[in-house]
Amino acid sequence: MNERSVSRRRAIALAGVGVAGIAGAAAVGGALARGAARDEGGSAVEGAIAFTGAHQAGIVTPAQDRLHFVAFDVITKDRERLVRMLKDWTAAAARMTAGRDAGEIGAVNGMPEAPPDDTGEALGLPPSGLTLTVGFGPTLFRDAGGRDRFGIAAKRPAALADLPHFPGDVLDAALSGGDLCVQACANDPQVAVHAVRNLARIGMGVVSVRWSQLGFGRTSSTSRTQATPRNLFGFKDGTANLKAEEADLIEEHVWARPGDGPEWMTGGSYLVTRKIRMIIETWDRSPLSEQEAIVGRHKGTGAPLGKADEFEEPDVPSLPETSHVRLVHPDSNNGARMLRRGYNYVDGSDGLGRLDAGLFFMAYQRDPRKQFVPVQLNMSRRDDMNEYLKPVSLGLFACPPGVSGPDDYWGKTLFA
Ligand SMILES: C=CC1=C(C)c2cc3[nH]c(cc4nc(cc5[nH]c(cc1n2)c(C)c5CCC(=O)O)C(CCC(=O)O)=C4C)c(C)c3C=C
Ligand SMILES: [Fe+2]
Repeated sequence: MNERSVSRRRAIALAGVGVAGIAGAAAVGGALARGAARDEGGSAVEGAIAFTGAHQAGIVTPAQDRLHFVAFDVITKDRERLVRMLKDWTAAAARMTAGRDAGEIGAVNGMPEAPPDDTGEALGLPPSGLTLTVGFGPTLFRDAGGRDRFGIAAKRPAALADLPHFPGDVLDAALSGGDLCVQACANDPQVAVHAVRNLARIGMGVVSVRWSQLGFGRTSSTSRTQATPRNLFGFKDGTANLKAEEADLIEEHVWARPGDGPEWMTGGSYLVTRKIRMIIETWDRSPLSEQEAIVGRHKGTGAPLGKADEFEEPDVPSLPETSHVRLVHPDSNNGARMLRRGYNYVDGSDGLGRLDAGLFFMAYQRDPRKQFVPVQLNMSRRDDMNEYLKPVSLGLFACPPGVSGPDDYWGKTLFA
């Protein structure tokens, strides 16, 4: 394939010597292996994560520092337009994750009379580890009236069943659900925002933004190479998470397998999103010993209560009965595990002088009915942490397998 990728930095340099249009490189990085996006000469693009692979990037990829998550409603009734947009999104995503402009011409190389096919705010910025991960919500398959919107209702996975009501939830419907989602993660927030903005621009007339969320300071490590970050309660978060290096556990708990459901989801994963406001000011007035009893771990080291090392196994029966770690631990949930990939968020203050802040929880799994749902029910019913939490949004998306090469596109296994 013609892989004439030109980085945003190099595109500017080339434009300066009159090579306009060379950024119109091939769309998708062909036979590239995950972790090696390549430029026109075949060299790895520094800071780029390969877009193609058996699974989508942005799931077991070591969690980047920043998030821009967006959920869309599909506003067209025309299946062909939707598929065309998914193809255009795929090409743009392949380019942007390699550090190129969203469109073939670019932000500054086109005709002055025409709107550019890239918005320009990432010009000069490196790829910054950008990953773009797409997912399909239950309402893409059937609308609220039960209508098969795009001829795919029969392909809806049983695992994409509507989530039950969780005790204590007072969700904002306008901030929940969605027909499609895109998770943009990068180590530079401008790169993540640029990617989402350009996908929304490309989708104009086909999709409209339903809700979106910015996040910072990942709240989970997804690789042993990463230090465990802290959430806004000040605790290490992600210690016992599934890690990319645990290949057998990832296979068992994250990727949909043949026979799990419809064939188009094999190699994909189900994403649950949950925006949880944290009542920071009340938490900050509670004693350290109480905070540690609520979490079930020591605040300084992150070690389970009664242990010294962060990565020691907790003695689950000895933890307080209503502590978070005891209730969400696999031993209390029939072995259920998931890959957590959440982010802290601060949406300013709430007009009453309190921080509007919390955790944008995201978890990837093979089947939410056996993983997220029982764990969340256990947490909702009994967890002492709930006193300091207010869940405001919930989403469920089927994230298809990865894009294999230039003839493939996001959702081809579903729509072809
Ligand atoms: C339904 C799933 C979960 C939600 C929602 C959730 C919210 C949530 N969690 C914290 C803080 C911590 N969680 C920790 C561990 C942990 N949490 C979940 C699940 C949910 N958390 C699991 C499965 C685990 C791992 C349990 C284990 O195997 O030991 C920890 C401890 C450190 C760690 O292992 O990550 C903290 C701290 C907050 C603040 C929160 C909502 C805002
Ligand atoms: Fe947790």
